[in-house]
Amino acid sequence: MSAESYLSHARYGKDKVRVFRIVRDGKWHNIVEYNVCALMEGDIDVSYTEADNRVVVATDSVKNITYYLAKTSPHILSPERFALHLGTFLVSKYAHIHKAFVTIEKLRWQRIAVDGTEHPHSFVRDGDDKLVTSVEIDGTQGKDKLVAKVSSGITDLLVLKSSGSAFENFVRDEFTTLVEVDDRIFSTSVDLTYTFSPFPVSLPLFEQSSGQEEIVKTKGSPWDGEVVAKSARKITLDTFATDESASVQATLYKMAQQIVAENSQVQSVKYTLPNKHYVPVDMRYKGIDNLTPAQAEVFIPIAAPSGLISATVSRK
Ligand SMILES: O=c1[nH]c(=O)c2[nH]c(=O)[nH]c2[nH]1
Repeated sequence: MSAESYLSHARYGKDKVRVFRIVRDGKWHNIVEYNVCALMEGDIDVSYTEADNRVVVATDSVKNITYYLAKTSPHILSPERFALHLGTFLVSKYAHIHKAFVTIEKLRWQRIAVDGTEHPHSFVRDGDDKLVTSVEIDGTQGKDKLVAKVSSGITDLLVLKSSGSAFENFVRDEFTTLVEVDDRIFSTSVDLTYTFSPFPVSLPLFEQSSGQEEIVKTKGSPWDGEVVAKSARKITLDTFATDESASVQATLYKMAQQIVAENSQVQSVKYTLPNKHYVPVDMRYKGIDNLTPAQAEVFIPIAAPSGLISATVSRK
C-alpha cells in the first residue's frame, strides 16, 4: 500500500484484432478487412489495485465478441457503423463497463476492373492509406442514455507534387539558412481526422427510438461514413494537386475549410502533415547548376528530420 499514489486512469481491451469478412450477394461479393482495437473503462479499478479479476471481461472475450459481431452484424461493411455496434454491445452487455473505445482501420481493397467492368469477387490493394474511425460509447449517464462520439479520417496517404509549391517571406535572422523558393517539391503523408456531433445510440443499432432514426436520415452523418470519407479523400487530393501552395500551413487550411463546408455533420477537421523534404543536390563540383529552382532536377529525399504542420479547423 502506498499513500503517495492512486490509480487515476484505467482502460483495457484487445488491440490489432484482424478481421476479414465476405458479404455474399449471390455471385457479387462485398469484402472488408479491418484492424480492430476495442477498449473499455468502468468499475475495473480493483483488477489493478486488488488483483481482483472478477471485474475483468477477458480481452480474449473482447476478441470473440468482435468476431461474433463480424459474423452477425448488419453493419459490418461500414467501419463507422460496425464500431458503433461493437462499442454499444460492450457497454450494453456488461453492467460495470461504462465506456467503450473502438478504433477500426479499414484497409484498401478495390474491385479489379476487367476491360472496364468491375469484377464480382476480385480485388486489389490500391494504396497504403487507411480509413480510420474512432468511436466512443459513453454510458456514464445511464445504460438507456448511451452517447456516441465518432471521428474518422485517413492515415498514411502519401502524396507529392513536383511544382505548384513555394515557400517565401518567412522569418529571416541569424538562424536562417533556408533559401526562399518560388517552386519546390511538396510531399506529405496525410493524417486527417474529422469529428461528427455526438448523438444517442442503443441496441439494436439505428432501429429503435431515442433519436437514432434522425442520424440515419441526416445526410453526411456517421451512418453515411463512406460518403464523408470519399468527400474528404477527394478534397484532400484535389486541393493538394491544384493549390498554388504558399506553405504547408496555407494548403492545409484550404483542405480543412472545404471538408467542413461540404459535410454538414462534420464539426471539426484536424490535419497533421509532415513536410517530407527533397533537397536538390549541389553539383557545382562539376560546374552544373542543379540548385536554381528551374534547373533543380536531382534531389535527395530526406527521411529525417521533417517539418510537422498540424491544425484543427472547427465549425463556428
Ligand atoms: O511549408 C512550409 N512551412 C514551414 O513552416 C516551413 N519551414 C521550413 O523550413 N520549410 C517550410 N515549409
